Amino acid sequence: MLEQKSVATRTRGPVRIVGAGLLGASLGLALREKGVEVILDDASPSNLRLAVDYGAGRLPVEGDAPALVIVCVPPDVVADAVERALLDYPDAVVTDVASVKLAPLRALEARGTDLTRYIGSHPMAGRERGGAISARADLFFGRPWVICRDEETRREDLALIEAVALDVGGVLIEMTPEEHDASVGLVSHLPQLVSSLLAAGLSDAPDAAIQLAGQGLRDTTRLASSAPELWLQILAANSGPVVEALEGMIARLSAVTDALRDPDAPGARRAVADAMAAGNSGVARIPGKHGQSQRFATIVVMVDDTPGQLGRLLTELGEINVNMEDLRLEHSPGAQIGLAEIAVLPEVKQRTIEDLGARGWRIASV
Ligand SMILES: NC(=O)c1ccc[n+]([C@@H]2O[C@H](COP(=O)([O-])OP(=O)(O)OC[C@H]3O[C@@H](n4cnc5c(N)ncnc54)[C@H](O)[C@@H]3O)[C@@H](O)[C@H]2O)c1
Ligand SMILES: O=C(O)C(=O)C[C@]1(C(=O)O)C=C[C@@H](O)C=C1
Repeated sequence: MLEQKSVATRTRGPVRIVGAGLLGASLGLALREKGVEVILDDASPSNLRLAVDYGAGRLPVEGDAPALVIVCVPPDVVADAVERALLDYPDAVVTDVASVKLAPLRALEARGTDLTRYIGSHPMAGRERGGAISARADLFFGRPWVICRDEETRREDLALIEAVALDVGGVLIEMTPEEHDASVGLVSHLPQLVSSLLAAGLSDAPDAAIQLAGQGLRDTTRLASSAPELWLQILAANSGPVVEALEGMIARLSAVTDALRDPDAPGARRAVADAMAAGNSGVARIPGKHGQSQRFATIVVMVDDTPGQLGRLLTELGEINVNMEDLRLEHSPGAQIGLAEIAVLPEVKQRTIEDLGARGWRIASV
């Protein structure tokens, strides 16, 4: 296992998590690892039992007195769950992790709820699959965690939420709900839509085209597997910023489409090159290595498509005393070679490449 520097747990429990799906169960797992007492709740008894079975926390009991309630339910029902938690636990601080921040806040304000103990937040960490079955304790590691405090927020209440975010490996960022929603419209909600719409064009594409799919298509369509039900709620609750982001996208698409209608027209090639170059500058601004975990280094090893080769690679990693943190396999139908993308701690990367090379393994890329 990865050796972790022992940092004292900051979170003061018990922590009650409402909504034991992907986010709730991931938080539960991460906090349990830190020794925090976690109480889970969910509208679905079956989802709740599943998250308990995975070790994300325990069932609620009469007399529970959480210090913090974290609401991890779909956006449409966030205001209800926050209001319930504020009423049920008058001594607890309440936060939520919804992907939109202004709509739940406005809904709560419209009800006249006293929001002194409520502080909205949003970890920028997730997956395209929901439910406790997809939960991961390391989901939040190295990811931004936005906190929307206001002038009424008490320092000690804020500290409770910051402690959780830091204990699970998050990076704290303060924003107003408006700044948050405008930002995620551009960096999260637009990418989701673009990925979905790109993949939608594959539904009735010829099989001959689909079987040629390479890594480029896989990289750009991962998000297209996301749950429509959840995203419908997110997009509708942030429609203003999303429409603005879509309009920018439509303008860029139109400029390239027009240029490619007649690529030899004066200025046409330049229009396409400018659009691609703008993409280069945009992607260079994304913090961390694009699409990769900031925690691990990756090495891509070529594996012959014969029985036992992958097993041999894993055994030999053990023999050279390298702990593999993650593994992704890529295999094209008909090809004689598979690619094993292994994640290792950055400090052992160079030694791993050298030792594997000495044992005859071919490294495809690093
Ligand atoms: N999926 C992501 O990548 C991601 C990332 C960051 C934040 N979020 C936000 O986290 C929240 C949860 O998303 P998720 O991906 O974990 O969804 P999920 O579908 O995996 O889990 C949601 C859980 O909430 C439960 N639930 C629904 N209504 C409830 C209610 N009224 N009371 C109690 N439980 C209820 C469901 O039974 C389910 O178990 C959403 O607000 C979402 O915007 C999601
Ligand atoms: O990586 C993914 O699969 C996500 O969906 C994560 C992602 C994102 O856009 O980064 C999606 C929505 C959440 O509100 C936060 C995080």
